[in-house]
Amino acid sequence: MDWSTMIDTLDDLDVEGTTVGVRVDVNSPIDDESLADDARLRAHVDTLSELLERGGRVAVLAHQGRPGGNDFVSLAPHADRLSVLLDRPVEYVDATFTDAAREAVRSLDNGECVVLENTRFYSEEYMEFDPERAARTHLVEGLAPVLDAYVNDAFAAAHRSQPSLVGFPTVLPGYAGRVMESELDVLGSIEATPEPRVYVIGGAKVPDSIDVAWSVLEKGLADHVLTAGVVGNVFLIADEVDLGDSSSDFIYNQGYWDEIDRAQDLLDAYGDRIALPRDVAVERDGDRHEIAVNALPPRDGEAAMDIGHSTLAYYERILEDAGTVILNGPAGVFEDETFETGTKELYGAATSVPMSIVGGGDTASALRQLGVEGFSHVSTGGGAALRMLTAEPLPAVTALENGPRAND
Ligand SMILES: Nc1ncnc2c1ncn2[C@@H]1O[C@H](COP(=O)(O)OP(=O)(O)OP(=O)(O)O)[C@@H](O)[C@H]1O
Ligand SMILES: O=C(O)[C@H](O)COP(=O)(O)O
Repeated sequence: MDWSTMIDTLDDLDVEGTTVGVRVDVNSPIDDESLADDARLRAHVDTLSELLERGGRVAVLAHQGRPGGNDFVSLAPHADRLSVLLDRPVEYVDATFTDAAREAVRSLDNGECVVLENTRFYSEEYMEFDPERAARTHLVEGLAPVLDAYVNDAFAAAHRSQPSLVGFPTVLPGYAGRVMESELDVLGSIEATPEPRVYVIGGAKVPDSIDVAWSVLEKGLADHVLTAGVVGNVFLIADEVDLGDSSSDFIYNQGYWDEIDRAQDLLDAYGDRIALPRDVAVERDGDRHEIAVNALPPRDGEAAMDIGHSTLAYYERILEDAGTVILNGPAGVFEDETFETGTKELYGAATSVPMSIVGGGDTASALRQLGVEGFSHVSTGGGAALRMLTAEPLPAVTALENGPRAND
């Protein structure tokens, strides 16, 4: 898809004196009501600084957490942090679409910024609507009248069809922010990336990973799918390898037992393009111990916590010939130094592929911790990136495409 002809960007926006609602994704880990990590805020600094330096009046819209969660908190700490990152005062207003919110937005001067309250404090924002209906929600009807334009920079939330993402661009001229633009540039043209194309699916979100594998194999996007992490363990069990009780119980307790059947179906349909671990690492006598798959099961109480070196050599050989590699989810329990090897080495090898794309915010922060750098693109999105990597449309992007444009 050449999205650039269908969506306007900040280059098309006459910013000076314009009041812009900017949807960002600053959904962050929270520790005792404070921000535990500001990576997602830093990602939006370019977009926000540009708008402010060009004389825009900026109202920031964002969600934080989900109702009921410990991270479902106000955006006050986000506003404080943005003020430091943008090096200018950023006012926080504890309202999103009431008179108080409208008044705060109306009184902005050129180059001034306000952060409105967590959009999900308002119940309709946690529902999925089609864009026309989303445009008739209280949030959009209440706030849109004081905005001249809408910028969506929240790529990481673009797979949600929620009012702040699809409602505003239905009634206001919509623009992609700089984060959205760079994500669409890379992930929106996945079909145009060099082949052979290798997908590495690791981590613990087994149903999502199997969905991705189905989709990319069915569409012919993937020449190889390399499995690792809990996903690799599920595929090994589907291939009738006895991983022992500890790993099986873990998969069962996560509610992923049915995924074994899906993995089996996938192996039946596309087995020639799916690579399975050849060895796994367990903890034995306090150390890392690697066991070849044909020597399994492990001893009682031992669980497969990482891929081993024989698997790494096998996967690295496939990566040597790859044109593009797309990775999501760690290869093992990287949080434990004993089991970080698989993730560190596999992701490290992937940086030598001409086009290397990492999907998933948590994976990205794990890699930063492990000191693995040098990818062509590290996406800010988890679920949104996965959806795009299967060449599926994102509702918030479609809403920008279909909504009014300033020159219509
Ligand atoms: N063999 C394994 N056994 C148990 N847990 C594992 C294993 N391999 C990986 N994990 C765990 O998987 C978790 C990460 O998986 P997940 O799918 O959530 O990846 P993620 O990087 O958070 O994805 P995203 O960035 O898309 O949110 C880590 O906490 C890691 O310890
Ligand atoms: O963290 C994310 O993936 C995005 O902010 C979307 O959050 P959600 O999964 O709660 O909609």
